[in-house]
Amino acid sequence: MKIAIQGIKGSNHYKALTELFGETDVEALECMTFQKLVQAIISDECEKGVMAIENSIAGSILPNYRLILDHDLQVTAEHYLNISHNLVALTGQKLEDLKEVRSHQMALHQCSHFFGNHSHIHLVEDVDTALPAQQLAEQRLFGVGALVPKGTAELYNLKVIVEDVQNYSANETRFVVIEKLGNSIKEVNKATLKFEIAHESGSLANVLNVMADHGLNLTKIQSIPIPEEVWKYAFIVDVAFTSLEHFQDAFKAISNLSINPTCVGQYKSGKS
Ligand SMILES: O=C(O)C(=O)C[C@]1(C(=O)O)C=C[C@@H](O)C=C1
Repeated sequence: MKIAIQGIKGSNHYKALTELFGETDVEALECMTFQKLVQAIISDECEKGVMAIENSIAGSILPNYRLILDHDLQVTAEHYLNISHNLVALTGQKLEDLKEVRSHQMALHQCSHFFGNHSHIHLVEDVDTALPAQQLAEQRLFGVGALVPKGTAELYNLKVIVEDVQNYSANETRFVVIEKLGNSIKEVNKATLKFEIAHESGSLANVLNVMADHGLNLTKIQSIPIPEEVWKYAFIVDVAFTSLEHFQDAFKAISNLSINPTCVGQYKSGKS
């Protein structure tokens, strides 16, 4: 089975893919942008894609929410991955030798404290964490570093200069599996909903009260601009539940209180 990811082998997306689906039965379709990842699903090149959606340090990747919503994709699974950013370079290079570090934008955000303390290093955004590592190894780029997950230094024959340079050692990224169709698994205990509400006092509180009344546990609420309507927002909520029936009843009740209610996916929680 071919599954679309953003980035190449050795990236965090690749790790998330193998933790979700194993290493033997799947082949990664390596996409250089999140748009291309989504396009691979839309065009049926792949049935599924694995996409980062939020990080515990850097927050939500709002453009990825936009891509999911704009293409009516469904979230069918989620996976939380421990993220460790390790500063690597060619063997023999020291921290003082580095003039530039190339990495994924989200990875650089997660290491802002370290680079704040080493401000002589010029930060350059790249496709993912692994591609710059591969390139600096192949092109023998002295003075250039990359931030890679554990194990990727060995893959590209690079040396780890500083381990775990993320702002907080506990660092997780939540990945979602996205597809055209929703899944039909029985172990559903979490869902992602999107809705809009009238610009009236209490309208969001009313929706949240319905969730509480039906025993849903709100694990995330995210507002996202409605691009066609200036300064209006849609809300995306993740809810965990123990009874699918309670969730379905709650969704009906929420639908009566909101505008354009959509279930973006029902899946099994990635947290046990
Ligand atoms: O560059 C990678 O390794 C990725 O998989 C991308 C990505 C992201 O999109 O957030 C994934 C996890 C980390 O949070 C940093 C970067």
